[in-house]
Amino acid sequence: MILSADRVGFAYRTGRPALTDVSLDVRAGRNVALVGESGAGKTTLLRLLLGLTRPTSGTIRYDGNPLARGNLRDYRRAVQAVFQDPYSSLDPRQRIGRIVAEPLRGLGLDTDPARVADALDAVGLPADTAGRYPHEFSGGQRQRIAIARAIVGNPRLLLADEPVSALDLTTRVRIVDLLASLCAERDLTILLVSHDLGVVAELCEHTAVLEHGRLVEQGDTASVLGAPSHPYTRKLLSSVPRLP
Ligand SMILES: Nc1ncnc2c1ncn2[C@@H]1O[C@H](COP(=O)(O)OP(=O)(O)OP(=O)(O)O)[C@@H](O)[C@H]1O
Repeated sequence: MILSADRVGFAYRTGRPALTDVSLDVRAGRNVALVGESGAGKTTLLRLLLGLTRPTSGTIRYDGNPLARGNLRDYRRAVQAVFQDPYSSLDPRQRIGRIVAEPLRGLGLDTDPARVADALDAVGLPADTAGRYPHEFSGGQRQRIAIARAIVGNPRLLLADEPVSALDLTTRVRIVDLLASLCAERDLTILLVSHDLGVVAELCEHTAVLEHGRLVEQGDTASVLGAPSHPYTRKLLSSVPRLP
């Protein structure tokens, strides 16, 4: 088990609780999808799993141990994130080489340019990318840069919040293929938040369904999407636009 949420609850200062009694395990080699309507609490759960926010109740565990000052360093190295918008997630004033090396600097690791070059190569970008600036790249290329930054320290787990939803269809397919090959080649596991059930089916073995901050269903993706047992999951599936 890499990361787990055990009966986690979270409430913002106002409104009803954003998460109630959420238990979810992420095991090595078994990608997990988190699906649910807008406002269901997906981003909130991701922020808790990233350690950006602390749960109001329950426990987040890394390698079986509750997150605590003593083990945060291993955890920070092992768990990286990619977000939806590749335009706002890269600092426009910094060269790509510096952007990609950022997690290494943050962790006090060696920022050897060879490691940056290796990460850029792994996401299919040429080595000269390092000397250029974000505005010189398309949305899909920027998302590759964001992924290079996430994998440069060889993490075990990638938390990806709608990583392809800002991209056009062809680019989307390419980035999904890239994520799938990184999982296969680098012992990487993904926890994916996505509205796109096609992407979920492509990348994730396990699917968890959130409704109003509660997990209403989880299990093998094929079972959850193929024969959903909860009415909310059926509703989610029926709202997917079908191709003619
Ligand atoms: N900073 C905040 N302060 C107060 N309430 C918040 C805050 N952020 C989110 N919420 C509320 O918490 C609930 C869960 O929001 P969250 O963003 O986690 O949902 P989501 O499933 O990620 O939605 P989306 O798919 O639209 O991103 C919503 O009711 C939202 O209004």
